[in-house]
Amino acid sequence: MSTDYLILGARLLGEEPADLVLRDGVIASLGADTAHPRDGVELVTVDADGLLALPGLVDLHTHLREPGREDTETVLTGSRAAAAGGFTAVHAMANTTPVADTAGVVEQVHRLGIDAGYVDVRPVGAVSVGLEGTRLAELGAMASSAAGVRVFSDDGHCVDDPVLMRRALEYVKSFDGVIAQHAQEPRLTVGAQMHEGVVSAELGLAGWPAVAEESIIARDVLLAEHVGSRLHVCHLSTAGSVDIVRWAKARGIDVTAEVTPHHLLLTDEQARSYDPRYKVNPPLRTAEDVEAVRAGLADGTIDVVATDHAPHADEDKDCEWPAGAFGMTGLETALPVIQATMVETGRLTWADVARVLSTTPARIGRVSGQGRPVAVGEPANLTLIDPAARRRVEPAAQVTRSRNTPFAGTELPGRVVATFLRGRATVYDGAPVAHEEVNA
Ligand SMILES: NC(=O)N[C@@H](CC(=O)O)C(=O)O
Repeated sequence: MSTDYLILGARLLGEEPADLVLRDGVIASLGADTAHPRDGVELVTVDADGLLALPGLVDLHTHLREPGREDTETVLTGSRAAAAGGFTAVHAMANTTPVADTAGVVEQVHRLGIDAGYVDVRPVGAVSVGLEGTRLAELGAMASSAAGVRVFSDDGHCVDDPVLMRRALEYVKSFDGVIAQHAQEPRLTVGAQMHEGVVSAELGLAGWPAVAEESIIARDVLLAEHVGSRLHVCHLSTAGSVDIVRWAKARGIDVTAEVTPHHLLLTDEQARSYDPRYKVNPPLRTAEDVEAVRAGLADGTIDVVATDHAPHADEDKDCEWPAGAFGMTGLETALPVIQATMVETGRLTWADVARVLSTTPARIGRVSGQGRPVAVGEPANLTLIDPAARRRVEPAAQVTRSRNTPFAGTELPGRVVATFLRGRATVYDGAPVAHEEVNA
């Protein structure tokens, strides 16, 4: 039996509270209650008093680990964690085993996403075969496959060869694709463990200098200008990177950039704990960098927030810092961290949050039916959040299969109460809906 939802009194962006009816996958009405039961259709009423309705969030940068590391996350567990965080679409990064560098692998991930049913899973295709940075992967075949790939990235590795980067930028133009670069000059970061600065010197850990990121971004915006293509900068993390992207945009270069929630909140001071939960690529930077990325997100230089959700096994985090894996989970804490760092500081409105976490990432990834306003006739992809709630992050209570959140024990604002994908609840009463119901 199918279900219609009548959502009573939700706050909409910049408008008075209203009632919403979700029916046949779309927002059927908005305003006063106009729902009437239909034969053979269950009508569920949701009391949304005090809740805010946001368009379903879209993540440009998620590691789902399937195929290859299903012990840390699968397409099913990761997309369920995404729904719990308010997402209705995620881009699954290509650094799986095997690498997503063929039409076969991206089609497999796409199919697993449909079978999971919690969010639209958009596979990212690798730029180079095996992420090795030497030969272009079959970008055209991935673009024209059933997965319809539009975002290509060697994330985890930098496309450091300028000739390969140029070719990739040129090639994806024919199908409106984008190259999402992990900006890390490899020779400047050999053995790097954390941000290069005062703290790394004091701790005796090899440093990852800001210039290793900035020099690649500077080169790439010039390459993108030269070939007239679209470039996206993954997880930008330094003040200098913000300046370069600002300069490139002023020059008219077609570049977009993302920042992660952790780079908006945490600094390299966290490494003093020697706890590898704070070990991430790019590394946590200085307080000045945090201020610069917040300012860059507020003034539109940085276009989107992306989670870089990077689940890892306990044994790769419960160890000495140098042996620890790079990466942190983020799907379930992204919205709370943005509320804390950007909304409660007065730097972004909720309408801005909808832009940086839904509308713009959907546009960059060319994800149809996502990132649309909460309006009549639009696909019913939305999330209801309680901004007044406050919760302490408990790794064991999270939906993701991995425990490597850097926010364990931290109190953060906001709570996702319900998420809807094309009018079907994927999260209800604050908990994911059972898999059998979601993909029934
Ligand atoms: N962001 C991370 O620290 N880790 C990523 C890949 C990467 O970008 O190194 C991962 O896949 O674990």
